[in-house]
Amino acid sequence: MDTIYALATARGKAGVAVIRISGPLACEGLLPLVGSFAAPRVAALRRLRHEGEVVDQALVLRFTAEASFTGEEVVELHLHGSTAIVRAVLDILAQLPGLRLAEAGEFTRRALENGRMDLAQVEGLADLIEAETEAQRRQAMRVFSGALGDRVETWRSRILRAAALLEAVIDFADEDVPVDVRPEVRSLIVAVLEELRQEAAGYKAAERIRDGFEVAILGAPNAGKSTLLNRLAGREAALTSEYAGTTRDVIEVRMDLGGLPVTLLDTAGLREASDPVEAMGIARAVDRARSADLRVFLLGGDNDQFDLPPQEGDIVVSGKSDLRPGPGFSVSGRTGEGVEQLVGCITARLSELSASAATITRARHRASVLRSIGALESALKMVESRNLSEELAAEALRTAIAAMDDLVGRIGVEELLGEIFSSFCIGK
Ligand SMILES: Nc1nc2c(ncn2[C@@H]2O[C@H](COP(=O)(O)OP(=O)(O)OP(=O)(O)O)[C@@H](O)[C@H]2O)c(=O)[nH]1
Ligand SMILES: [K+]
Ligand SMILES: [Mg+2]
Repeated sequence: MDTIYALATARGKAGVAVIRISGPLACEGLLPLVGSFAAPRVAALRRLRHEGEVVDQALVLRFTAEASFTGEEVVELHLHGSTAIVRAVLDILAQLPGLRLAEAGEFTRRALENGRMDLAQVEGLADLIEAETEAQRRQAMRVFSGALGDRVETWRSRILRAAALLEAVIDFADEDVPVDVRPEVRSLIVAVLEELRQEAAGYKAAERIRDGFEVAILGAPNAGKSTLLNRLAGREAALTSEYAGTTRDVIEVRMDLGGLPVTLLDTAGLREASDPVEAMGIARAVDRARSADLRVFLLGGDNDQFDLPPQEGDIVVSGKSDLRPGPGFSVSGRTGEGVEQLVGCITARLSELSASAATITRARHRASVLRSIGALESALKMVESRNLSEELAAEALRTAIAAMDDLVGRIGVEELLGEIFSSFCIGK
């Protein structure tokens, strides 16, 4: 096993830069540079020397294989964060025998291979590094902490118990089995099925927290949609003018609304357009509005009659409140009046949608859950049928267990690893 090293912190000038070294030669290989190590997990100030010269004065930490991120011997060099020092130390490490630069995600890969975390946790860690908003951080932290692995473990053990009950019947086929196992097998399957169905149902919300919610601003031409978008975004993202039909393409602005990741969509004003290009823009607006998670209808444009009715949960608000107080809730993109309230409405609505979020966060997780549900449903049918074949029912349960195992990467994960780790940066 190679000993690998990489810069763990971001590139560029910083107060401190951390280089991490992991593998069998992490300590021994670094002795010429470091001089000596303190006890494990005790930070020690050391002059890093190379060819008689002091390269930097660094804080040096070592971890034993039993208590490190990778499950291997690990050394961390906390350097002064200058580009020149980092480059010099990386160059020296490259010359040390048995050391090489890590590939993207290689530290985490070793952590996985050494059983320091399961596959779902690795995915949680990837999301944690990518997290931009509070909701994303919380969700990723939950998966990274092993919440999904824990749930899988309880589902797995209940299915396993059901399978074991059926197998006991098979093993004692010639004898009189004193109790009917069906009621217990049935209730175990039903309970797991219910939780898995909840997970499948909450996947969409969890996915939205990961990738962002789409909120479309809609209304007649000149309602002030683009002006409102610019106000929400805090910059001139869209062109505005007094000419009806200014916006044509859908304009997307990604932002953090109350901790939730949101992509705001500004759209073409809805009307019967004679201009073919404007009509194309309107068709796009309608398409995107339909698939958005939430629609904000801005009233008070040239003609508020358009055939895209608000759905339940959508927000309807009057615009240009500085000119005329609208009926009910109103905002002004120009002065900012009511905008804070509108943001409050949007985040309240999205929070409602987020509340049902599942523990699973990826299409891969969902596929495993659906496979497991399918297998459990057929097992349940067999258990409820008059002439139960214990063998076939137990077989279906084993399929359900295999799907659970896939979820946390117990088996058959090789092909997945490349894909997941490629999203990591070098040094993770
Ligand atoms: N007084 C006032 N004028 C506004 C407000 N919002 C927009 N306007 C003006 O109304 C006109 C249309 O604004 P836009 O933001 O371009 O409206 P839009 O709904 O995006 O229009 P289209 O893209 O053509 O559908 C511009 O002249 C804006 O300056 C507002 O809150 N108050
Ligand atoms: K306009
Ligand atoms: Mg516009």
